[in-house]
Amino acid sequence: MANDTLPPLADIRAIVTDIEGTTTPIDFVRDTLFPYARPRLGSWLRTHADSAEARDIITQIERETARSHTLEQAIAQLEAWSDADRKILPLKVLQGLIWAAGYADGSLVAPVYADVPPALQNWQALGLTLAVYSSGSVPAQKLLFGHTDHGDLRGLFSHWFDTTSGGKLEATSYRQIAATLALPPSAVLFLSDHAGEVAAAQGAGWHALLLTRPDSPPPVAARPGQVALHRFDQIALAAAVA
Ligand SMILES: CSCCC(=O)C(=O)COP(=O)(O)O
Ligand SMILES: [Mg+2]
Repeated sequence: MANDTLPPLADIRAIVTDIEGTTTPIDFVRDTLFPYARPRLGSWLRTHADSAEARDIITQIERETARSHTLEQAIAQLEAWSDADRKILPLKVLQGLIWAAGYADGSLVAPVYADVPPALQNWQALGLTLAVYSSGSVPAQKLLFGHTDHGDLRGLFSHWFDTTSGGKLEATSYRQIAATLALPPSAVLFLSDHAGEVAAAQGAGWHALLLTRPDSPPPVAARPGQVALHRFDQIALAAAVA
């Protein structure tokens, strides 16, 4: 246990974690995952143009932009969203489909901070429900946690949420996730590197902590009423959960 542990949190029955900047360095997402997908967005969509996945992606683009798109217009839109690092569903779905090949052939391996696996294992042993809530699509989340530098960590999580549950800056998303977990909001703890996401979770009645990883650029400032920490082993729970 770290000697800079936070005051214990009581009655927590589920812990929901963000990925980028929280379990996994921002650098990996920005400098490895996104550049891997970016030059393949067009070729994937052209090659799979007749597939249900491609049609769904174009439908989602049209829903987001409220106008119809040719295949090439859809590709240009996805490339623009990628360049702007937009956390937008059709882009996230396509990135996940592209990363699958990179994880399968070993060119992608996801780093997870060393404090994360032991903390998750400890919380799972205590009987807590563990879940992921990320802007990355659920298939992309499972690929990432299935191919980490600590092995396959998917078995630690029982629930996976992406922006089909709503945006991460909206309190309603957290209310919906708590309902899916069949827990009162006050029994759920959210971990994120984004102060706006922490505020949204708090707005839904969740506990929430701000991860300020020392290697995350730029440094994140906690808002009033937010508690910041550097590592998962600083989190203490008041009582074991049955
Ligand atoms: C899980 S796939 C890689 C991460 C990603 O695409 C992303 O947008 C991460 O956003 P987060 O909500 O985890 O900060
Ligand atoms: Mg994040």
